Amino acid sequence: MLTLTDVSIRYGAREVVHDVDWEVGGSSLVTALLGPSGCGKSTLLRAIAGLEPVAAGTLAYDGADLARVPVHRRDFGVVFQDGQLFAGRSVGQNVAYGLARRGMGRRAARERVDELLDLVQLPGFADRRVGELSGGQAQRVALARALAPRPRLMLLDEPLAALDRRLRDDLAVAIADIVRASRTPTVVVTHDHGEAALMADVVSVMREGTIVDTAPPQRLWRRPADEWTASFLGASDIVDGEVSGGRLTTGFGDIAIDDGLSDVPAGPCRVALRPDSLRADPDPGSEATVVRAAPLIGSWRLVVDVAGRWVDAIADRPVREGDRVSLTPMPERIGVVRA
Ligand SMILES: Nc1ncnc2c1ncn2[C@@H]1O[C@H](COP(=O)(O)OP(=O)(O)OP(=O)(O)O)[C@@H](O)[C@H]1O
Repeated sequence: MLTLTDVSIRYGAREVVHDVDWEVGGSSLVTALLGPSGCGKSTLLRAIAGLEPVAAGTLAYDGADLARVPVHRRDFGVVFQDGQLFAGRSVGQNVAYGLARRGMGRRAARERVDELLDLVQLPGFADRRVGELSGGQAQRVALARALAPRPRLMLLDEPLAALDRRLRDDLAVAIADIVRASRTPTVVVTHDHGEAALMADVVSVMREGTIVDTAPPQRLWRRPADEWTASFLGASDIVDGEVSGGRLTTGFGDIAIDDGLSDVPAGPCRVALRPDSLRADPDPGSEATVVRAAPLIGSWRLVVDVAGRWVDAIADRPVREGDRVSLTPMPERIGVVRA
């Protein structure tokens, strides 16, 4: 397990990571480090890899201090955004790179390369040139290269950022499956909350150089640490609510307090709504009026005027602007801010 204690990192006089306490690789295998651009995620990952010095605090793996352990002796696999494959070498030579350095014989290395190419679903690619690969294939090769020497920890820095949207979602799931299959604890840096939820068992949210919350994705959404975190995780609206007698009441309907909200105390609270938290159904008797309606695939994304307040909602039947609708909150898509 990787343990960070009071870690601060500086560029010159400017501190960009402040007093971070963090544990990775305990009971959860894939941890996402999620935060907006410039908050210090890559800096922290680079420090863990040994590529950036820490100004204060300690980094330890299984209790052993890493301060004097150079990059190549940390036994961590690293994959960056653009893979950084060796362009002049074949796929097989790339994957074998760390094996020869560890003194593995040719035959054993060849077997390990084939095993890894199978794992990343590129069987038979060993003799291909790196330049012939698509972006997604190149990232799989980079992953195979990092995994080949059986690192004790994988560090992935925005491994999907250079790829197009559809490929990103597919590869996010594939990468998480691959590192889980190899049983390698993994940290994946991302600024995309959807990607974090797709890949990780546990998500740590970083803001301005500090980690503000760590929880499984669903828990993170249901009980965000604060309003900033709720918005960053995709809340489109944060409204007043009231908890009483096992129910949460909002201006848009009420829900029973379920397991995900069981720790919400009675009294006033702030409720985080996503664009799909409220379901709209045609209801001519309702006061709520559709202001905007945009078709999605199989559903309609709406803006609804409820007594002068506009909220997002989702409809699974065709709805037009001007229609009257009633709104129903979807319990598992409602969050309550912790502070
Ligand atoms: N080599 C460097 N020298 C000086 N400042 C740097 C250096 N690298 C990063 N920074 C600054 O440190 C802060 C954190 O940068 P970092 O790249 O760690 O953020 P990030 O959360 O990974 O952002 P992104 O998602 O955009 O990569 C930023 O303000 C950045 O400008």
